[in-house]
Amino acid sequence: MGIFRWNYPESSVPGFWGETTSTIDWCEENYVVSPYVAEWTNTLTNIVFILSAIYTTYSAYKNRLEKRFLLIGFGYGLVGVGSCLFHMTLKYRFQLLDELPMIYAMCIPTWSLLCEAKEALLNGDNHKKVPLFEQIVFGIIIALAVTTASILYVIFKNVDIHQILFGVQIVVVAAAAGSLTYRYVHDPLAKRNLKASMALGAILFLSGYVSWLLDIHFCSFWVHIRRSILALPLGVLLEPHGWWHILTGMGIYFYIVSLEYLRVITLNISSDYLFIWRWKVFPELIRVGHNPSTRYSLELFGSYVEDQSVGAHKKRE
Ligand SMILES: CCCCCCCCCCCCCCCC(=O)N[C@@H](CO)[C@H](O)CCCCCCCCCCCCCCC
Repeated sequence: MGIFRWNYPESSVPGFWGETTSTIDWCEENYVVSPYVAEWTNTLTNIVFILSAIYTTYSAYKNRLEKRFLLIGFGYGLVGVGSCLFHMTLKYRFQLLDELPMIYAMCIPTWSLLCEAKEALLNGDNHKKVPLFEQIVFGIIIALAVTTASILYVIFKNVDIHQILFGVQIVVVAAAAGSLTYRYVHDPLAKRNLKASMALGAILFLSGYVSWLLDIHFCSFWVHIRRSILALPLGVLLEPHGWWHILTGMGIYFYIVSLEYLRVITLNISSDYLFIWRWKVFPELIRVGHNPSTRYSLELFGSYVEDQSVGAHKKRE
């Protein structure tokens, strides 16, 4: 064995954090890279959630979007921190810090889209907001449902309760956003961009979910390949749960940008914003007048915009 390739340890390695108390111990072998990190790859790949949470929160603040998008970013970031601590320590308390913020953070887009759907269904294109009282009632109903689910989850320690609820939330948000886009977005370019961003977000998320399932159901196969062929450090790249973090983190980013753009359209303030694709592939909402620091196109894989002063194209439209 050289300094660039070494075998996995023959037997399990005791770690700094002691006994595993989490109800899930993922496929990644524990403490094989560092005595201070139980699952090396599953811990480090949470950087995708943390960085995209920081960036979406910064963008929402810079674009002066509604506070709900700041809350989404904070919730998303908390999930990333919780997941990091969960995989680093495999302690139950940090597993809850990973899983509970997931369903709480998902409440924000769920609530926002329910209010938007009511606004759009009732008021069509005249964009009258749902009365504050009704917004509060929607919020209380969602909060009660999720709080009840959380209590049941902690009492019965059945991780299916959490995973099914999270899955339902993701499907409801994706379906509501898709339906609102189909029925209430009329500008052809805006519709194409929203469809592309949501479709890519769904593909990335579903690919991550397949990776999550592969980690759980084919673990012995991954362990065999890592130990008999890859060894360390290459073996850290074959961690399907780590790829779930990377793919899902990107998919959630694409969806957050889509929800922001959908919101400014339903609020009838989309003329102040521009939906761009940095390097033709990364969607972002920016304010007209802001100068992106990178090359960008106005459509997925579209041609680069030469005149970098944002809004120049708006004036030509
Ligand atoms: C859509 C906009 C959302 C904006 C708000 C973001 C809220 C945070 C969402 C964070 C999701 C990523 C989870 C990160 C932490 C993590 O990976 N935790 C795992 C442990 O490491 C935990 O085990 C994850 C459980 C997740 C269970 C997923 C099963 C449900 C999948 C539903 C499949 C339907 C796909 C529909 C596609 C549109």
